[in-house]
Amino acid sequence: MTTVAVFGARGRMGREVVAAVEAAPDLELGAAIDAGDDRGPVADADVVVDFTVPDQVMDNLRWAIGQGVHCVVGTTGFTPERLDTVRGWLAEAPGTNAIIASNFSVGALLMMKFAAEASRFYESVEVVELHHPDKVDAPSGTAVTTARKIAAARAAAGVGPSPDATATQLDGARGAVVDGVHVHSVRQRGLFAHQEVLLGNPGETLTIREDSLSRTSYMTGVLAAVRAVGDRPGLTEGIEDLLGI
Ligand SMILES: NC(=O)C1=CN([C@@H]2O[C@H](COP(=O)(O)OP(=O)(O)OC[C@H]3O[C@@H](n4cnc5c(N)ncnc54)[C@H](OP(=O)(O)O)[C@@H]3O)[C@@H](O)[C@H]2O)C=CC1
Ligand SMILES: O=C(O)C1=N[C@H](C(=O)O)C[C@H](O)C1
Repeated sequence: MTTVAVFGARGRMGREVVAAVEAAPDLELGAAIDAGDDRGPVADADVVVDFTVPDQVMDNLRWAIGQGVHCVVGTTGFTPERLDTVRGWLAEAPGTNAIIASNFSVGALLMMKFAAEASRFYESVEVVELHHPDKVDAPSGTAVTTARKIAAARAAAGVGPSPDATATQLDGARGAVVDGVHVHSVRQRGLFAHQEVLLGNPGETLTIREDSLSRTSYMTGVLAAVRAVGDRPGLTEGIEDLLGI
């Protein structure tokens, strides 16, 4: 039996994770911690899952790794610098591991893979992410990861930047730019989590779209990471390998 703790347990994702852990026959819930709670009980868990906020997750991770608790992290905001910091903490705690993924849904992982692959064949590519208006970060972690994967695929294939003659603009009109890829964020009541990757060549376009319709879409991936994290030394970025994607 693996004992699992949850940081962010009263949040939208945390509640879903608590329910998924309680329903899994091989997992038991050790602690359900939210803002302001004593995180001490987490030290007795085998794995802690963090779905909190970008400005709190690093402190939770530093503490949990120091306690020798494996970490599965879905919270967004991980820059390359933050990932390096986590690698450093893990190096000082041999035998303690972490998996960090900006998205745990099968559809989103496939969308990112297909988008990166397709982007080698198109002059133009831009990312549009659409989320519920209660989301505190923009662009989404998934959109940032997608843009980075697209940029890496295009660089490896020798594809140049997307053409863009914009000479004057209102601030923000062309979105954020992540590794040279434009990323646009929509926040709208009624939506949950959606993303389109728009690709274009002379005379043709391709749109790759993924829709997460409920937070249950992430639970297969989260539980797979919980079960695997103890056997994956150091830091694992993304869960594609775990799901065979
Ligand atoms: N990787 C993935 O597949 C997915 C990632 N996410 C990401 O997960 C994160 C959480 O999203 P969501 O659940 O919607 O957000 P919520 O705001 O609903 O939940 C976050 C929870 O964390 C609590 N919290 C804040 N600080 C701490 C702390 N130091 N320790 C413990 N708990 C804390 C908050 O409490 P309070 O409100 O009182 O501050 C809140 O209850 C976001 O970064 C989101 O982008 C979301 C979906 C899927
Ligand atoms: O905040 C959310 O809801 C989501 N956050 C993640 C992100 O920023 O990519 C994953 C998904 O898009 C839902």
